[in-house]
Amino acid sequence: MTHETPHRPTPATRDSGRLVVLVSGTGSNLAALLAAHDDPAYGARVVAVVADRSGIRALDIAREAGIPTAVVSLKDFDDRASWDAAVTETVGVFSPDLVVCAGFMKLFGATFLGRFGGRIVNTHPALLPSFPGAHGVRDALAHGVKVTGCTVMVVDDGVDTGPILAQAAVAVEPGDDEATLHERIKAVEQGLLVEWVGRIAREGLRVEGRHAIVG
Ligand SMILES: Nc1nc2c(c(=O)[nH]1)N[C@@H](CN(C=O)c1ccc(C(=O)N[C@@H](CCC(=O)O)C(=O)O)cc1)CN2
Ligand SMILES: NCC(=O)N[C@@H]1O[C@H](COP(=O)([O-])[O-])[C@@H](O)[C@H]1O
Repeated sequence: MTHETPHRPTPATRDSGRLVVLVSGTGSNLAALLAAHDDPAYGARVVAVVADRSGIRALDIAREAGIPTAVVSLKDFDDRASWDAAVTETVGVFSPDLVVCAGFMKLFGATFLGRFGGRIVNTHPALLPSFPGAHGVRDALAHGVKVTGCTVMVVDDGVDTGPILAQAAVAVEPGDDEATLHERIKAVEQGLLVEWVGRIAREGLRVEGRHAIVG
C-alpha cells in the first residue's frame, strides 16, 4: 500500500539564504540571528520578522535592525484555519528559503505546512522528545530532571515531533526556577540555532523519515 501525502515537502537547497523569522516573545534568538547575518560568510539573511502578537520586544529588535515586520494575530480571525492561511500568505510575501521559529508560540496547520513544510526550523527549550509543547522548561522542572536543554528541529504536523537537527544539554541547578533555568537554556540555544540555521543555508537540508540531514 502506498501512503499519499497531499503536499511533498520542499527541501531547503544550498544557498537557502532568505530567512523569515517567526516570534512571540523577547527575541533573544532573533537578536542572535541578526548578529550573525551581517557576515556574508554566514550565508543567510533575515528578510522579515512575523509575529502572532504586537507589543513584544522581538518586534522592537527587528525594527531597530531595519527588518520589515508583520503581525498576524489569531484574535483577528474567525477560526484557526483562516489565521493559518493568513500567516502563510504573509510569510510567503517575503519568499523565504527557510522559515525559522524563534520562540513562536502558535501551532501551524495544513496550509502553512503544505507551503513551507520541510524548510521550517524550530528551537525548543527542552531535550525532545521529552517535554514538548508551550511549557518545556516548566514541565522539565516539575518532573525533577537533573539535565535538560534545547533542541533545534524541523517542524512537522505534530507538536514538537519533527526530525531533530541538534541538541545541547543544560544542567538543572539546585534552587533553579523556570526563569533562571530558561535564561541558561537560552544562552546555549542561541548559539545552537545560529549554527544550524547557517549550516542549512550554506549546505541545504533534506528530511528522510525521522532524520534531518544537512549537507
Ligand atoms: N505544527 C507545528 N507547529 C509548530 C510547532 C510544531 O512542532 N508543529 N512548533 C512550534 C513551537 N512550539 C514549540 O516549540 C509550540 C508552540 C506552541 C504550542 C502550543 O501549544 N500553543 C498554544 C498556545 C499556548 C500559549 O500561547 O501559551 C496554541 O497554539 O494554541 C506548542 C508548541 C511552532 N509551531
Ligand atoms: N515551544 C516553543 C518555545 O517554548 N520556544 C522558546 O521560547 C523562547 C523564546 O525566547 P526568545 O523570544 O528570547 O528568543 C526560547 O527559549 C524558545 O526555545
